[in-house]
Amino acid sequence: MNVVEASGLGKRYGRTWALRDCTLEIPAGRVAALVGPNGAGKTTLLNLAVGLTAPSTGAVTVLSGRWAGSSAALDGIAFVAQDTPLYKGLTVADMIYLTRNLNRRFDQAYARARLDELGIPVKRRAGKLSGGQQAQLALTLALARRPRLLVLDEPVAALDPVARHDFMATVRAAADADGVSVLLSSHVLTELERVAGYLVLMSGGQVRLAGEVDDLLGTHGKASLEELALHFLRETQTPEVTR
Ligand SMILES: Nc1ncnc2c1ncn2[C@@H]1O[C@H](COP(=O)(O)OP(=O)(O)OP(=O)(O)O)[C@@H](O)[C@H]1O
Repeated sequence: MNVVEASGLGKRYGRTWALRDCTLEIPAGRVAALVGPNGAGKTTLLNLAVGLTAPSTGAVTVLSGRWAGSSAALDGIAFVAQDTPLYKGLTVADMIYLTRNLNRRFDQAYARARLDELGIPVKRRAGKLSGGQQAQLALTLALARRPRLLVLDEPVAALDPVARHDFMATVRAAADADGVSVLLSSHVLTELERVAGYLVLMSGGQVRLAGEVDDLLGTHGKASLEELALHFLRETQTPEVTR
C-alpha cells in the first residue's frame, strides 16, 4: 500500500513551477522525509497531498487511491502546517475542546494523557507555552485524531536540540506503536537520520531521488542520510524553474 502516489504532478504559480513532473510512490508504514533547499517545492508537494491546493498538472492520491482533498482522504490524514498553527489566545484545554468538536474522530483521553506526561499545563494559553511545548501540543492534537497518515511541514525548525529530539521521538513512537505513516519535511538532517526510513530529495521543484534510506545508502555508497542528502543536493542545486 502507498500513502502517497503522484503522477506527473505539477504546480505553477504564474511563471514559477513550484513543483514539476513529480511521479512518486511513498509506501505505507514508514517515516518518509522530504529534504531539499529553500524553495525546493516541499511545502507545495505536502499541500497538494493534503488537498490544500489543486494541481496544475497531473494527479495525486493518498492512502491507496483516495483523491487528495476528498473527504475520504481527509478522514485519514492529520496535517500540521509550518509554524505550529495554534490559536495562541486559547488555553490548551480550549484547544482540545475545539479540535474535538471540529473532528469526527478525536481521542480526548489520549490527548489529555499525553499532555500530562509531557507536563504541559492545560490551563495555560497556547501562546504562552514554549516553542517545544507548542510543537508537542500541535502534534498531540494531530495524533489524537488517530490518523493513518500524519503530515508535518518543517515541524522542528524553530526548536532547540532537546525539543527537536523529543519531538522526533514522539513521531517515531507513533509510527512504531500505532502504525501511523508519517510524511514530513525538514532541514534538520541529523534528526531525520534517526527516524526516516524513506527519503525524497527535492530541488528546483523536482524530485531528484526517492527510495528506502537503506537501499539508497547502499546504492550510492554513503554512510549516512546526511552525507547522501548533502552529496545530491550539491549536485542538483538549481535556481527556480521558470518559463
Ligand atoms: N502561493 C505561492 N505563490 C507564488 N509562488 C509560490 C507560492 N508558494 C510557493 N511558491 C514558490 O514555489 C517555490 C517552491 O516553494 P515551496 O514553499 O514549496 O518550497 P519549500 O521547499 O517548502 O521551501 P522552504 O524550505 O523554504 O519552506 C518557491 O519558488 C516559492 O517561491
